[in-house]
Amino acid sequence: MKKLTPLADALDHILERAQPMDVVESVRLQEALGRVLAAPVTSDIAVPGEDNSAMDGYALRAKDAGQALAVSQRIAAGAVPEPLTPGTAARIFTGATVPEGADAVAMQEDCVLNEGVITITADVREGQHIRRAGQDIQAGEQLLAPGRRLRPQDLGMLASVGVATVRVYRPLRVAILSTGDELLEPGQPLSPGKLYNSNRYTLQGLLQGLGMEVIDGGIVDDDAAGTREALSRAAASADVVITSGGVSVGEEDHVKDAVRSLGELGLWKLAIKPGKPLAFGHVQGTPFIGLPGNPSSVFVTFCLIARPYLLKRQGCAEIEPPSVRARADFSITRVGTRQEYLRAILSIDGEVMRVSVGENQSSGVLSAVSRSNVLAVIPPGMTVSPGDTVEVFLLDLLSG
Ligand SMILES: Nc1nc2c(c(=O)[nH]1)N[C@H]1C(S)=C(S)[C@@H](COP(=O)(O)OP(=O)(O)OC[C@H]3O[C@@H](n4cnc5c(N)ncnc54)[C@H](O)[C@@H]3O)O[C@H]1N2
Ligand code: MOO
Repeated sequence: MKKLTPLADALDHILERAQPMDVVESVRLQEALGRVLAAPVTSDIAVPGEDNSAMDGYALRAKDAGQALAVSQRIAAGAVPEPLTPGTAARIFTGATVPEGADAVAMQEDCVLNEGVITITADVREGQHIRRAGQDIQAGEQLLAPGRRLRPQDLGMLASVGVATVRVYRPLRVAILSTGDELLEPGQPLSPGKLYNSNRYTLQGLLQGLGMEVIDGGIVDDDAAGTREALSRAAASADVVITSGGVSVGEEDHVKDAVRSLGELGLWKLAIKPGKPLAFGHVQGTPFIGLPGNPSSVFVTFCLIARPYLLKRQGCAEIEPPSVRARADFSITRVGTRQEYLRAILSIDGEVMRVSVGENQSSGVLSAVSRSNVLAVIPPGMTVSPGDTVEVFLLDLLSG
């Protein structure tokens, strides 16, 4: 038997060929969620712009706190205060600018107001309850680097410094094709020997979760000319073509021949389970990834191989799947020769992260993928006993 290729070797080969995208556009913050920054963002301003109050209360000089203080002005958020008259306090609200001359804020629960004069019932420290100018962001500070996939909290931060548009890469266009004569679309009546096309929906969701544009080529006709035509059409409109099915050793499929005739095809047998067969090449110059047909294999090979490749093409700085270590609630006694990616469930038990696995880990069992929230990584040659620590890839982070 031909030696299996370690995942890392295949990934090196594929990632070396992943040229980051160079088409950049400006979008408004409202449309920027999930997009990848193409240029650094630097703040022109400090946030907060001025010292402001963290509490509703009274602004004063801390050393005056022991005496009765007349309330000399009222400062609401958004107002520009007068300098504090020495020996007085200013009524102030959360977020309002601290007047010049004040160096502390006493919260109103610690103050007694009587006919326009306050007495303070608690100790007052210099600087207390004041949010300093620039404590969040300094003027001139670089906030985000290129390659950052923008999250909701990033958008909020950019808005806080007054940025209205950002330079981002155009979303990668990824064509997906499902191969197999046995496939029907949901909504069609089922007939003997047929099954519903699930890979199309898994792949579409994974790609949309990465903020990429999906060009859905549907089910490919199972004949040589139809397959060539579908691949050629997909390659003309997309940055990457991904197929599912037809990369194993059977003759019933036309994808491999069609890719060979239109471009170049490399085939691997990877030392991973599921997801042993994998194809990578190009169709008329457009990169091509052929994932195996089994639904769990599609999911796993997308997360492990297609995802980092696509993220690199998209210009992302972080392409590795996020992982943590957790305590196994299962055992593996049979030593495998391929690195296994078990569809598993991570839970938190007090301070311990535990990972359990469903019994049926067959690569055709998609319900186990749906139930899972992590992939537990079991290296070749490893046995696992309950209580052992294993690495898990966090799926919900992977696909979002
Ligand atoms: N003699 C050998 N046979 C197989 C080997 C091998 O090394 N030698 N490898 C096995 C492994 S591992 C895998 S994985 C599969 C991969 O096969 P293909 O990529 O050629 O995929 P298909 O044969 O087209 O389909 C496999 C399986 O998946 C179902 N399928 C395909 N597409 C879809 C879809 N869009 N939605 C739902 N299900 C789909 C298909 O009906 C098959 O059951 O090969 C093994 N065989
Ligand atoms: O690689 Mo296959 O995906 O083990 O079933």
